[in-house]
Amino acid sequence: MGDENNPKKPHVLIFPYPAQGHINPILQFAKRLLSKGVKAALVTTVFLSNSSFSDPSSTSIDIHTISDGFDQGGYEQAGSSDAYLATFWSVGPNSLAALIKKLGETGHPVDAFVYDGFLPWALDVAKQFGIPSAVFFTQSCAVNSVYYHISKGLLQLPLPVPHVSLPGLPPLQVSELPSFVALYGSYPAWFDVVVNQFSNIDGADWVFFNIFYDLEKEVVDWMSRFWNVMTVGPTIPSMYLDKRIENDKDYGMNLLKPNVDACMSWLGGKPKDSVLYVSFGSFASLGIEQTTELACALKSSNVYFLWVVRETEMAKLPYNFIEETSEKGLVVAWCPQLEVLSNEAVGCFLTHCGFNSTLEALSLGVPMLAMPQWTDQPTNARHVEDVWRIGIRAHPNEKGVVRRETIERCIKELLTEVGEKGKEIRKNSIKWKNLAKKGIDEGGNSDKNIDKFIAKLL
Ligand SMILES: O=c1ccn([C@@H]2O[C@H](COP(=O)(O)OP(=O)(O)O[C@H]3O[C@H](CO)[C@@H](O)[C@H](O)[C@H]3O)[C@@H](O)[C@H]2O)c(=O)[nH]1
Repeated sequence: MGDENNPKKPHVLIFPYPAQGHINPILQFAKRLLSKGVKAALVTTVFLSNSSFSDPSSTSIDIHTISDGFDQGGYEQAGSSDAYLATFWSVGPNSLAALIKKLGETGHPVDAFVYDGFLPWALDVAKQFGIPSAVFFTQSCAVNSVYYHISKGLLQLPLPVPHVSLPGLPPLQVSELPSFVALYGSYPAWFDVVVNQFSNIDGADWVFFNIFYDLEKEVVDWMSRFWNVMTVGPTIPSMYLDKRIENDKDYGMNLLKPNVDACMSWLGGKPKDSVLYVSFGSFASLGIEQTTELACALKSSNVYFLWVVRETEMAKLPYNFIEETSEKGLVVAWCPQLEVLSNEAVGCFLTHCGFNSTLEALSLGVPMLAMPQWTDQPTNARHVEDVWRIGIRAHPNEKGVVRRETIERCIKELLTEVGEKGKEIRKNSIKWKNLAKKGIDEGGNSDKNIDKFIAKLL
């Protein structure tokens, strides 16, 4: 779909929730649209736009800003999730409306609006302007089905039974449900965010999921009975999948700066499938006891490991850990995760199962050792182990801590003494990698859905 057939490019305004795990997939979706001849523009907060785009010009995506009420310091300035969400929810709608109005008045009217499911008020704003809108979910269909059932009162909380069976999903034990549900009352502000995603969804013209159809087809089919559901993922830079968008290797925005040279030169020359990559994403925070158990497991397993420990978490490492393990391990504050996962030295990913990390590992064929922490991660981990069969879960004890022996056993199974189960997991990982590529490649289900969306705008 090129310019010559399409003199007036449709202008799509895209609005992710301002956090790494949301901006990455939605920005990547914007790049897909751009590659197909759409004028894609991103809305982010004043604070993030000043601090975080590695090179906005490299993406050719216009960046617009609105206020979340914390222009100087963003989330940190707010001090708590409750304070951040309350202020953003009260300041955001007017700020977004002012932006859409300004774009219209300056000759850049918005033809379609794509908003993050976390921000349902954005749909109400777009509707005031009569703009066709799509909601974009950055978490799995399964997890969102759970939240949908709660929003409709079809799942009572606290749960009266030890497991739930929902259409298109495997039976889920309480501990395999999203933490906001399993530990009802644990984070009320976030619980409201995830459940309220469905408050006005019937008004959305399209419902986008960052998956490919084969990944969750039963639940996609079930949800398609209510809404115009379109799978549009995995939204991972094209160079790691279909390679149809030139130089598309980076998400283009980092809240934290990756230590690229240190990671890549350390990985260089390590034997194939010899390195355990360890990361818990941008948000999760391990307790000191859990950090110690993990550190001891890494040390006694005697494997090569690359561990991302964010600056704010560093003090939890055991005394002298970095020095004592320097022959086998590298600890960095942030890494170029896609480059790391696609390096052939990496044989396993010890992950919190954030949905982006899960999709990235799946799309790059890297088996996962799942250590979910909270939110959607327990449900993702269940799928990794039992539905897609591309990893194993390291289960916590009754105190909620995964002991070093458990982690060591999983590392053996997946990396150092790969047995029958480990081999099966490797085989499945390659199968899913191929299916992910097929989904977004030319003519794949996600690719066709993106084309259908664009065709509606022309
Ligand atoms: O050193 C690192 C570590 C991570 N990443 C990237 O950061 C993103 C992390 O996303 P994700 O794995 O989803 O984790 P979170 O940042 O924790 O994401 C939040 O948002 C996700 C989407 O809603 C949820 O699935 C998670 O549970 C929630 O914690 C991924 O794209 C990674 O490639 C890096 O680039 N470098």
